[in-house]
Amino acid sequence: MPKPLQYDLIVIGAGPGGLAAADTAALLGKRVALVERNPVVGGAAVNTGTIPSKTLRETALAISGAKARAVIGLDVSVRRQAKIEDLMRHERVVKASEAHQMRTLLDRYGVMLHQGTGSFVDPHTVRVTRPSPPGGSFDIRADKIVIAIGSTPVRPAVFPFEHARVHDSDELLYITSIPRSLAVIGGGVIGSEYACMFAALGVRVHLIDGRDTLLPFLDPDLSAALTKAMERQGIVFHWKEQVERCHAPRSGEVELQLKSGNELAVSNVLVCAGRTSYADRLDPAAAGFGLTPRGLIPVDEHFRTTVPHIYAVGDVIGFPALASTSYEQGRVAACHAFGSMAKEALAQYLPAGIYTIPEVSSVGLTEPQAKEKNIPVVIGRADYDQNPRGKIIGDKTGFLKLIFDREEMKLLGVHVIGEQATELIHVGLTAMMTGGGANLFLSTCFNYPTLGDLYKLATHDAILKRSELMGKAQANLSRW
Ligand SMILES: Cc1cc2nc3c(=O)[nH]c(=O)nc-3n(C[C@H](O)[C@H](O)[C@H](O)COP(=O)(O)OP(=O)(O)OC[C@H]3O[C@@H](n4cnc5c(N)ncnc54)[C@H](O)[C@@H]3O)c2cc1C
Ligand SMILES: NC(=O)c1ccc[n+]([C@@H]2O[C@H](COP(=O)([O-])OP(=O)(O)OC[C@H]3O[C@@H](n4cnc5c(N)ncnc54)[C@H](O)[C@@H]3O)[C@@H](O)[C@H]2O)c1
Repeated sequence: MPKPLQYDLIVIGAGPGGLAAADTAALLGKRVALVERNPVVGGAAVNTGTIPSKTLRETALAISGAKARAVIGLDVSVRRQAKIEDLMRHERVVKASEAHQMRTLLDRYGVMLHQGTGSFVDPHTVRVTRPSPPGGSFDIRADKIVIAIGSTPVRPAVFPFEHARVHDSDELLYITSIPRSLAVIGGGVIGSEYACMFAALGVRVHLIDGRDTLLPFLDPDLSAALTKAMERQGIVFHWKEQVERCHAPRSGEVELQLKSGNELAVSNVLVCAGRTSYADRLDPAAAGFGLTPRGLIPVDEHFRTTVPHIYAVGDVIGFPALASTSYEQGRVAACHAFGSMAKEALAQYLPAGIYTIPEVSSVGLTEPQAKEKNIPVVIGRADYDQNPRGKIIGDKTGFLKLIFDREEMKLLGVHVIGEQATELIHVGLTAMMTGGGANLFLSTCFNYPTLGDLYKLATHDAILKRSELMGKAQANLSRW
């Protein structure tokens, strides 16, 4: 084998975590190699997960005519005539454009992309096995290494994934017709998002989950409102259920036998039962670090593994396993590896954005979490239909819920359900990042009419509730 090429940094995996680490190190003037087994960069975020699912959601909303129905009360949906190509066209365009843009940036930053599967030879050497043809392998070496190999869908043994109408979330992107009916297994984030998207297309959707609550990490008001909204869309929930048998004949309906004894017959099955990482395939023992029992890579607050020059970021280290946080982790790891203070830590508050219909977003403490911590709080709530912009867009169910600490009126949590929730959250997130609260919202002039103005309305609500809770005089005297 020829002498290995030497770099300052090798990154394995070109998803959000790996791209951010590579770009950041290159901006710091380092020689960077990025190893990616796929012919395109972007990882699950661009090619199979985040961007495809969000693009499909937007297309489904357009096809369903949901916005027009809310505003003019007329059904202008084209869903009955919609074909699979109509659903997929925009998704193909958006993801190709994103992958191209990321690839162009790598070239601009001078990152050397090696296509192939990376694995450790020793703590400083990575073997790149090229896809065949032409096949073969070569070694590269670096002072520092970042692992960002991501995750893939869990495939419970009960489901025959070789069947053309039994899918995981990767295969879903290659369906050849819009399902007549769909059983979604797993009501986590992926399952809930896809259940909403297909329901919007007019597909009869069953959502089956082993738990008894939708997205139990959300503030209960949001989880309950989302459950109701999904039921209104026609989604049928099957809680505390599991699929015991899945019979998928070549033609005809797929039959599911549930733990309760209930049976379901549907045209398609989508399994969204979590994700897993294959870090063992990197040969971690050759690098000198171990894995958790779940196959994840343990890291410290700088995203360093137990081998100090090797870092790991993104899904391969587990929670929160988001594109948003993976990007940030990649930046922090690269800065730490090369002693840059540009980004020393992950932000204190990490938002969650869930692209169900309606959208949900959340940051900071939920009401039960504040109670658990014995923090006296006051809640401010403003409904979209109390706000002129909310009325204009016809969102009758959305709301913003703010959680303030009762004494100082500092903002502790923000929870939104409704159109643009994942954008609206950023006002509250920024307030929390700067330690702001009620005063900030009272003194800010928001555009009119906007959903942003809901922050002021919810703050007024909190102030009124606080007066009721504390007694008017005391509330006016205390400072916030
Ligand atoms: C359907 C779906 C929807 C999602 N929606 C959202 C969302 O709305 N918002 C959000 O923030 N997150 C979302 N996520 C999560 C997000 O996609 C992931 O958290 C994110 O992509 C993880 O980034 P990563 O860099 O860790 O890994 P990945 O994006 O998985 O990238 C890993 C890369 O490493 C490559 N690779 C693996 N092994 C090797 C190897 N040995 N050698 C070389 N290359 C290798 C892979 O080919 C891949 O390109 C969603 C995920 C899914 C599946
Ligand atoms: N908008 C977003 O931020 C977003 C969107 C999609 C995915 N993601 C990320 O992708 C990852 C994976 O998402 P996911 O939804 O696949 O996993 P998840 O772990 O969030 O949810 C899996 C769900 O499936 C259920 N389940 C598991 N096995 C089951 C079975 N055999 N029968 C019935 N129910 C079963 C679980 O109870 C759980 O509710 C998450 O880490 C998430 O953060 C994020």
